[in-house]
Amino acid sequence: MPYGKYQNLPLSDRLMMMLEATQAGTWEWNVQTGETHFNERWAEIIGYTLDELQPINIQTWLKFVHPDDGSESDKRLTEHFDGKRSFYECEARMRHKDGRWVWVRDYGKLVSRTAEGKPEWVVGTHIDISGLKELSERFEAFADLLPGVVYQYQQRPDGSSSFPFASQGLRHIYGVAPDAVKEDAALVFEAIHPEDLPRVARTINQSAQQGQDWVCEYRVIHTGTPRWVFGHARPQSGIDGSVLWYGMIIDITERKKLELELEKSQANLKLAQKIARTGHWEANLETGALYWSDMVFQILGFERGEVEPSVELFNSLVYPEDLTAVRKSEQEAQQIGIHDVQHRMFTKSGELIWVHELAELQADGVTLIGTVRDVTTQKQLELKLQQQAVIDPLTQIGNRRYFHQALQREYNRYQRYHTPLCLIMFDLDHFKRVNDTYGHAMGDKVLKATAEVVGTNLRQQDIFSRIGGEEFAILLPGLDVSGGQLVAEKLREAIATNPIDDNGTSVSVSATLGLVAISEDIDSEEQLQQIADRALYLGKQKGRNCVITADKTLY
Ligand SMILES: Nc1nc2c(ncn2[C@@H]2O[C@H](COP(=O)(O)OP(=O)(O)OP(=O)(O)O)[C@@H](O)[C@H]2O)c(=O)[nH]1
Repeated sequence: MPYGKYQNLPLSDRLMMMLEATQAGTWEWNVQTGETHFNERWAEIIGYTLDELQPINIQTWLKFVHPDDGSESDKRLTEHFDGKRSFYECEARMRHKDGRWVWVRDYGKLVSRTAEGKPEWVVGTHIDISGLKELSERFEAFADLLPGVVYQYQQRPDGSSSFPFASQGLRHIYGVAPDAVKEDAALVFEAIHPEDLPRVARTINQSAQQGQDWVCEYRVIHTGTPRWVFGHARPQSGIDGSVLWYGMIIDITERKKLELELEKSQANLKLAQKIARTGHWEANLETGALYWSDMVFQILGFERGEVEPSVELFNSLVYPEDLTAVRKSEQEAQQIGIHDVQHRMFTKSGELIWVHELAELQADGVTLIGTVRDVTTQKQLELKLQQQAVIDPLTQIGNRRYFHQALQREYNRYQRYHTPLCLIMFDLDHFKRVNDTYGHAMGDKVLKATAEVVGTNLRQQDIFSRIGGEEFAILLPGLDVSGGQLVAEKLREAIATNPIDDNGTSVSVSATLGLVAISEDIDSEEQLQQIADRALYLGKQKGRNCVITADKTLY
């Protein structure tokens, strides 16, 4: 039809054409008389011609509509007649000629009333929405299979909100039926953990204001035990000021549990490291790059950021005497894969601490990854125990073990460098008598006093030990026989001329000393000690309180 001709048609014809174009069925109904008119399309939607449906009256509609939808339609019409709705709207199933149900969207409006004000003519349209319905049913079926809920959430300008659509998963997530929140979302918000509710509300508002996705993790409590859920929704602003989100919520309780467990074990690990004062570090032996964990900084007394970890910084903090041991361990690591060394380090404040480094060489052959532990307390204890193991508790000088270690060391030194060395063995004379006469306690005091007197007469490098009851040994490094004799005589005299006073009792003691100077004729440290012992024995035989210098007859 030429455009010009259409334009000349009367409006009623043009409206009819438009209606036809919308594929809408039309209906007109006189509520009072029951008189009803349908157009051809109305009949066609359910597979008939108008002729086939004759005689047409309101019963024709009631015959084809699904009983459930018929009563809903009645209800809505009445609400419209009562002025509660500005127009009538309903979705209804109608029985098709071939037996299936066809969905129609039914719109209508009251257009006249009787003189008494009763509803008279109502007119409206039917639109076939079976295709749409099928699509949305299919979507809902899929949505119900999803492990969570997919939904539309709407916030209206007056602050009220609802879930126009929610899949069946809503029951699982919130314990709420989708229909129960179609008009009012309250039940969903009541199921959210009270501690998390303010955060959920805040993030929803932010999403609405900024137009950005809402992403939130929170707890839901409808099952008694809280469950963690993750929500993600995209907002769309409506022209009326409302916001509509399309989103989904899934249950993440299991993942959250694992996350919390991981967090807890990481915190425990940190705590354990803190208690054990164990830091973690990584070093690249090739580039010198170094990483320190917070605890390493803490052990060394620095704040993170105060210094930049580097091999140079590390070297400057290692106690100089221990640098060789550290280097050696690093070299060993490159051969055997393990770096294991205990050494001293200076802290920021200059305090000297002991650390234990333990690390493993990585497959690249240059990266060491390991731990460093502050072992100062253990080390101090260890040193104390070691000291206790070589110190005589009564006199606080070295014991027999200490003497033997020193003897071996000094003998080795002589062998290497031929430095002079003298050994004095001495024994208090008639000490049994002191015990017998004044008691064992007094005997102890005499032993202590003797050690003191001798100690004050020795040089710093001399090594003095108590090797038996009242038997002592002195190593005199650097002294030849004449030097040794001078010391021995001085000691003999000091002991003999220093009586021990105790509560008015004065006890005089003397000692017999055997002296030997090392020479090439002596083959071992044991032999050196034997010769000194023999000289001492000889002194005892000769009447005590004397110094005997061993000659070759005693070798
Ligand atoms: N008070 C005390 N006495 C000790 C200690 N160790 C050993 N004695 C005593 O030292 C005495 C050593 O006696 P003897 O080996 O007979 O020698 P002595 O009496 O010193 O005689 P000579 O060595 O021959 O001059 C014994 O009475 C031991 O009980 C000790 O730690 N304290």
